Amino acid sequence: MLLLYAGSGALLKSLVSSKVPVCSIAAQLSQSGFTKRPCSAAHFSRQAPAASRRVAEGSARGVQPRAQAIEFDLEDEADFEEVDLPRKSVPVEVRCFDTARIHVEAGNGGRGCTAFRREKFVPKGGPSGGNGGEGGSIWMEAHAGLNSLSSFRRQVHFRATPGAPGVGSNKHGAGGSDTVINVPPGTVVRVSENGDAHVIAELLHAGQRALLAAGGRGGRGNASFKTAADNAPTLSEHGEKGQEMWVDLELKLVADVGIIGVPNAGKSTLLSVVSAAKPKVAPYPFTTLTPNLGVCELDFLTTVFADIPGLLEGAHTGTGLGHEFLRHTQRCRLLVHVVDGSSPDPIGDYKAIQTELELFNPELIDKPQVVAYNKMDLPDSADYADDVREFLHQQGVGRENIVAISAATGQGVLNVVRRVRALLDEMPEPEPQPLPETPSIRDIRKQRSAARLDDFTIEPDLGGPRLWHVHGVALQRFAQMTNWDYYEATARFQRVLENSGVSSALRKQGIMEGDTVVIGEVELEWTDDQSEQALYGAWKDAQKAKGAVLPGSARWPSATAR
Ligand SMILES: Nc1nc2c(ncn2[C@@H]2O[C@H](COP(=O)(O)OP(=O)(O)OP(=O)(O)O)[C@@H](O)[C@H]2O)c(=O)[nH]1
Ligand SMILES: [Mg+2]
Repeated sequence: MLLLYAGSGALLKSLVSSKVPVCSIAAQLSQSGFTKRPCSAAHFSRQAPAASRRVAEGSARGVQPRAQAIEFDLEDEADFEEVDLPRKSVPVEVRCFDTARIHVEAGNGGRGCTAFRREKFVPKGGPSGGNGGEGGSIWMEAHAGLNSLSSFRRQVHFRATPGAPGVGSNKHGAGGSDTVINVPPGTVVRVSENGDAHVIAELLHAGQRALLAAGGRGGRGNASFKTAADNAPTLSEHGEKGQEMWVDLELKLVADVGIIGVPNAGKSTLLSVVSAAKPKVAPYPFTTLTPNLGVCELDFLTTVFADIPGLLEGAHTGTGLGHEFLRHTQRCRLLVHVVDGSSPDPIGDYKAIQTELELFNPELIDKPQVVAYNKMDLPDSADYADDVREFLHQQGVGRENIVAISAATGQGVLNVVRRVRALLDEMPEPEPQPLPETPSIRDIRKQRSAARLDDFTIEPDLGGPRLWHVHGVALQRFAQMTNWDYYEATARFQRVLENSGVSSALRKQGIMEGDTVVIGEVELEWTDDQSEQALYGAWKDAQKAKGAVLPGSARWPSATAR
C-alpha cells in the first residue's frame, strides 16, 4: 500500500480525483515537468508521516485538511490499469515570450536613372539621370510599456521600404522609410554566423535605439558617371540590396528585485501588495507565465520588483520552462524567495529552488536573498513558521532576512520591503555596464566600402555543368548593382574582372570556353575571345533573348550606334 499526498495544485487535484495508479501518476507528473514530490516511493515515505500528522492535527482543530490521502492497493491489478489522462503541458503562449527569432530586411536602394536633358535651344543637354533613394533601415527601440516578446509570435518578418528610383532632370529618388521594432528594455539581440552567435545590440533603457539592418545605397544615375572623357554616359546602377538577416532576441528583465519561488507560493500576490501592479492571482500553478513588473516606493526611493513565474525541480535543465524563467533572475540585484507555508514540505521547496538557482548559474546563489515565509494567516503555516525559520537559520540565512508574511492580508509585507531596501542600500551602486557599440549607418557603409574588389576566392564546381563560383563581398555587390541593360555597364564590369585579377585567376585555374562563372546572383558565360566586338555581340544576344528593346535612338548617344 502506498500513500500519495496531493497539494493544492490543479493537476494534482485532477489526478487525485481520477484515482490513477501511483506509477502512472508519477510518470504523468514527471512527463509534465512536475518532478516534485510524487516521484519516488522513497520520497513518499519521507513525507508521509509529517503530512499525515498535519492532516490529523488539522482535523482535530476542525481545519479542512489541504492534503488528501488516497490509498492504492499494490496487489489489486485493477488499480494499475492504464488510464488515458490528458497530458498537461505548459500553455502554448509561453513558448516564445522571452525569446524570439525574427527576420529583418532593410529596404533596397532605388535604381539610378539613365536620362539626357532634352530642351529646346539646349543641344546636347548632357546626362541628367538622378540617383536612387536610400533604402529604409530597421531599428530596434526599447519601449517602457512592454514586458515580453510575445508580440513576435504574431509578426516574424519586418521590412523597411525601398528607396524610390531616380528620374530624369537630375531628380533623386526619395529615401525609404525606416521601420522601428519596439522591444521591452532588457532585450539582447544576437546574430548567428557559422554557428557562432554574437551580440549585436543590448537595449537596457527605455528609449535606447540600435540599428539592426542598414538600408541599401541608392544606385547612381548616369549624371554621376559624367567625366571629361565620357560626357554622355548611358551607364546607371541598380540600388544596393538592403541588409537582411535572422536575429535572435532574448529578454532578461531589468529589475532590482526578483520574486522567486515554487508555483502557487504567492509571488504575484506579494507583487500586487507591494506595488500598483495587478498580476493575475489564482489558486493553481503557472498562473503567471510572463514576468510582471511593479514599482514600489518607500521613503521616496523606488524599487522595481519582478514577479518571476514559478520554478520547478529540474528548472535548470529546462523543466517547466525553467531556463526561460531563471534567465530573468540574472539581472536582478536581489532576490525575494517566497516560501509557501501551506505546502506539504516548505523546506523541501526552499531547498529545491536554491539547488536550481545554483545549478543554473552559481552566481545566482550569491545574490542577497530575503526569504518571505508566506500564508501566515493559515493555521498550518503559522504552526511551522518557527521550524522553518530555525532550519533556514541553520542553512546560513540571517535571521533578519527571514520574514514571515501573509501576502493576502498584507501582514509583514512592509518588513520585506524595508529589508529589501536596506540590503539594496548596503550594496554598491551597480556600475553602468558598457553597452555594446551599435554601428551607425555611416559605420556600416564605411565597412562595406572598405571591402576590396581584389579580395575574392574561387570555388570550382566541375562535377556536372562546369561552374566557377567567385566569392567576394565587394565583387558580389558590384555584380548586383550592375544594370546589365546597358552595354557600358557590361563593359565596365568586364574591366573590373580584368583589373581585380578574377579573369587571370580563372584562366590560371583552367577555365574553358562555355564554362559558367557565378558571382552572387549573376551567371556569366566564359569566352576566351576578350575583344570588344565579342563582348558587344554577347550582350546584344542576351538582350534579344530577354526580349528587351535596346535603349536609345538614332539621336541618343548610345551603344545602338555601334
Ligand atoms: N491564505 C493565503 N493565501 C494566499 C496568500 N498569498 C497567496 N495566496 C493564494 O495562493 C494562491 C496562489 O497565489 P499566486 O499569487 O497566484 O501565486 P504565484 O506564486 O504567483 O503562483 P504562480 O504564478 O502560479 O507561480 C492564490 O489563490 C492566492 O490567493 C496568503 O498569504 N494567504
Ligand atoms: Mg503568479
